[in-house]
Amino acid sequence: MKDVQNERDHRNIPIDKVGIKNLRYPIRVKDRRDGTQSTIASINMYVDLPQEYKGTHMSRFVEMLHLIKPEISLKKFSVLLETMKQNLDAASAHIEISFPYFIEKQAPVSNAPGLMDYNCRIIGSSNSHNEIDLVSEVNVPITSVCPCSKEISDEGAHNQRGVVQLQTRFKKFIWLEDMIEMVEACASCDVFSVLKRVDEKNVTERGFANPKFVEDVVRDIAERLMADDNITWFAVSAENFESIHNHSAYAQITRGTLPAS
Ligand SMILES: Nc1nc2c(ncn2[C@@H]2O[C@H](COP(=O)(O)OP(=O)(O)OP(=O)(O)O)[C@@H](O)[C@H]2O)c(=O)[nH]1
Repeated sequence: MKDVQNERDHRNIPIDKVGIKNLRYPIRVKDRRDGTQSTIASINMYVDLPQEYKGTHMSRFVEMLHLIKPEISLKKFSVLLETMKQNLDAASAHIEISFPYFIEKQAPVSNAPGLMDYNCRIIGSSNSHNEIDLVSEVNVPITSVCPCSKEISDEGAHNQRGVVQLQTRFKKFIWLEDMIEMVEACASCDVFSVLKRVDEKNVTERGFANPKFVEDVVRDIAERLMADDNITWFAVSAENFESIHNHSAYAQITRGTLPAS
């Protein structure tokens, strides 16, 4: 059978990233409480392609994924990246695995349990020097109460749901749960899936007692991360879906050392 992918390309243009995108796949992720949890990921896998080749071998990406029967641990990630480079004759490899991660969270007063879902992502790359770069990302919904509105209004203050995206590079493994809890501690109040009336009173008053701009949220998170020796790099953003505007308020801070490319 003719192998078109292996034919020579004459345009002399290497490709930076080629591969598969948005492959839905069941995975198991390390879970701080239960050991592992099953979820469904959307996976992107890319390699570079030298200028002389017409195409990459798309089927091999899925074959490799199937072989490691993915339990998404940092160790497996490194193995997969190296395997991608070997099997596809590539100098660099890149994987992004996005998935909803579920954490059981109890309501603050009634202790009613519920499952919160957090969109998470692990991004991994291996460059031509076989250096592995891993980034862990959590997207955490929060409540924010506006400090300005509280100060100037005779009654109430506008408040809204926002989302904090935190990406970290680190020296030793960090739990997604630890990143999520740290972000939640820096919000006006955190968000729950189950709230009874006693809880609703609690989160309303807690948020009102703890007003924050998006700037306050990203600064409070940055302060904690900058004091943490384990974190070598981070990017944190906060987006508030303003209840008094039809647009968002947004702030972002990036700090730390990027790995050499
Ligand atoms: N490179 C490339 N492949 C594509 C594209 N569209 C579809 N294909 C894939 O072509 C694949 C088959 O090619 P290969 O992966 O090289 O399959 P193969 O040659 O039988 O397998 P190997 O012997 O392992 O190389 C299928 O998985 C299709 O998904 C495209 O735009 N570019």
